[in-house]
Amino acid sequence: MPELISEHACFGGLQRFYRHHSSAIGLPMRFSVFLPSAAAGERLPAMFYLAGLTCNEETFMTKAGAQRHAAREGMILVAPDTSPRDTGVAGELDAWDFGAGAGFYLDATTAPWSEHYRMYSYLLELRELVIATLPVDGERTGIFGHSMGGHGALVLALRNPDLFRSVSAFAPIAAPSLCPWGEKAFTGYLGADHAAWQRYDASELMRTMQAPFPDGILIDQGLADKFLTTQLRPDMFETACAQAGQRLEIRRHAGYDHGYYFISTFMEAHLRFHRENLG
Ligand SMILES: N[C@@H](CCC(=O)N[C@@H](CS)C(=O)NCC(=O)O)C(=O)O
Repeated sequence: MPELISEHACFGGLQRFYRHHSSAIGLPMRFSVFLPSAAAGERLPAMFYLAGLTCNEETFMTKAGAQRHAAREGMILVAPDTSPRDTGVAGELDAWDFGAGAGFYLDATTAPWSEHYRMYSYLLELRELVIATLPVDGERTGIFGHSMGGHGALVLALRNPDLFRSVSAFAPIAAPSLCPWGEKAFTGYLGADHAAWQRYDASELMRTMQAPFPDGILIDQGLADKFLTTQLRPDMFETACAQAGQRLEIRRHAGYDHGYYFISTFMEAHLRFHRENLG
């Protein structure tokens, strides 16, 4: 059972923070959950939200303004940390875009990162954990995220469309093999073999698939986002979706930057999209 660290009344429901031992990571991990009041009587759809570089399990719950909408839609929200913490790996805290706070939602294969940096497997473990211990309907789980977390959400969903049945992203790193953040992370965690990178690249994955999400995929992107052309490249994912026959809606918004003022503006639309898809 996860250990409840704190609980707060929020929009008629409960905002909780948990700690548990993860077998995938081999260390304690923290995650947050919003339970709407409707969770008192029935199993509800749940959305996993993956945050971006430098964030933790608290960022989404304090900055995205999602609880008000999740309370109305009757949806549970779950947000993990963005990496293992205090692993003892030398250099873990040296960079903001690699190591702690930058787990990239993959299973590292190169030493010394491979022992604990296993966020891909961790997400599958966390999904099982919340279905077993909270009123989550395991048939109705989806995933979304921002930037590095948008990359994670797209990859987790594309590789597990039977588990994550609805997917969206805010300003995702959409072609990580081809951008500086992704190249640094993939080289460090996966080594130089680009074949291993493809399994964690949403644009590469999509090219090999046949429209795994019939309800479509939703992406919101700010046009004043300073990372758009250097790091994010939603156009690459757009091309891959067109090749795969995958319906994709990218909404491009003039004036919006990369931060949580942008995310909170479009949060309601994403939760409505997922509620419709998950039923
Ligand atoms: N530290 C970086 C920016 C890192 C960044 O923008 N992180 C995004 C995710 S990729 C974020 O959500 N930061 C936390 C926040 O905005 O509250 C910089 O100086 O350019």
